Amino acid sequence: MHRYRHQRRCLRARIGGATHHQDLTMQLNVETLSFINGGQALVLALMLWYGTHDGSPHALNGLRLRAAALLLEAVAAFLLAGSQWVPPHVLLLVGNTCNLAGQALTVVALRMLLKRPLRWRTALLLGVAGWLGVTWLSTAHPNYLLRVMFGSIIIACNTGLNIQALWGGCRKRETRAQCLLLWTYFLSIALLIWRNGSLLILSTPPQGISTPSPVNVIYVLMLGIQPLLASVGFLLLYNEILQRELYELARIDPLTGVINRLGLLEASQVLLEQARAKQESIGVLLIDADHFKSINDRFGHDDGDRVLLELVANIRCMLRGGDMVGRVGGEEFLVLSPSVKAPDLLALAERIRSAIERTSFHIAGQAYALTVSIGAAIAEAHEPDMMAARRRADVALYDAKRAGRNCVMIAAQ
Ligand SMILES: Nc1nc2c(ncn2[C@@H]2O[C@H](COP(=O)(O)OP(=O)(O)OP(=O)(O)O)[C@@H](O)[C@H]2O)c(=O)[nH]1
Repeated sequence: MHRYRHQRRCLRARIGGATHHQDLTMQLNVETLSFINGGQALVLALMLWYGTHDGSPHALNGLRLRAAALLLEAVAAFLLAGSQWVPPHVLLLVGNTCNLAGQALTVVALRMLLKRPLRWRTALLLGVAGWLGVTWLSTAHPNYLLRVMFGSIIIACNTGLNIQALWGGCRKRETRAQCLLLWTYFLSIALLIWRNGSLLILSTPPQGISTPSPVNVIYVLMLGIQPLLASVGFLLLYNEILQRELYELARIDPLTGVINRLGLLEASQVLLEQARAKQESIGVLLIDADHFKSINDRFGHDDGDRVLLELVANIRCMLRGGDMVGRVGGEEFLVLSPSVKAPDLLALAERIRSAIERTSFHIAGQAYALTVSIGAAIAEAHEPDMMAARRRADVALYDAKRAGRNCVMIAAQ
């Protein structure tokens, strides 16, 4: 019992002591940690490459580039792990080439995912400058401390490029993934400052990354955590991009690029809430192309599609800033115009009708005149939704068609 208490006292003393901290880090060696880091980077690269196959090209290519960067980082880490067997100049030159190329690829990959300017020339320039500087400081003018400082400046510049790309999105609180990545890169900068500061302060700093020293061990340990965090950030970002694309796909009409029924339904709810707050009404226009079937029959469906595109462009030109247009059917479009009363709505409808009447639609090299019929209605702020106003506009449109087409009819309230 007495021996047991004595052992516990000794253990507590060792844990509390500064020497224990050193012992612990010395037990972990740089080679073993690098081997683990290399394996982890390899697994992450395979996961990013094979685990993702949907989405737009910019999202997929961005992830593939990041996977390639991880592969390069894995090569560098495995070289360091085998430093006993690898000649020092191979370790330095090949290892640094892989690390610098990996960083440059990551800069481009992140910007590709975020749809920001790629800055690939800057990344390439930093990579070349970094490689030349590190090579010079290890062969012509060997100086480990200067080499670490120079390498850190290059890493900080690449990290700065990543932070700059992420900053806007994170400030607007657009995405959690961007915030996670931003914090990962801040951590990376903090690690660089700590490493350089420690090397400057130490009376006998290590003379190489493989030298057994607590600074090296902690640095390599933290170096392994960063790709993990960054890869989780990249995957979350990819997921957010996919979700956004699916959201838009469900609400945007693929032919004309305007919102579809679902988009209109959601937009109309928002507009109605705003209208209630201001006690204003919303104008509803139902626009239908006249005799559109004859265009398809004469020129074919593809030319008919082109006419629909031109028709939408013409309607859009006539709208004010807050107005919205969506496609509700084949050649039928709905315009929502907030804060208008019946006379203004009629004037808007008439402007759209006459603009389309005056437009020459170009089909198969020929100019073709197209007209539209428009049904107008006013949705009052007290109405529970836009459905009743939409029905009134539908009846008015039917009246316009019956009145001979190419005219505007407004529904009675
Ligand atoms: N090219 C093309 N045509 C479409 C599309 N959607 C619907 N249409 C066509 O639009 C035409 C609508 O025909 P109808 O409903 O008879 O209407 P209309 O010929 O315009 O006659 P009125 O509305 O009575 O003036 C049909 O020929 C549909 O095939 C589309 O996305 N592209």
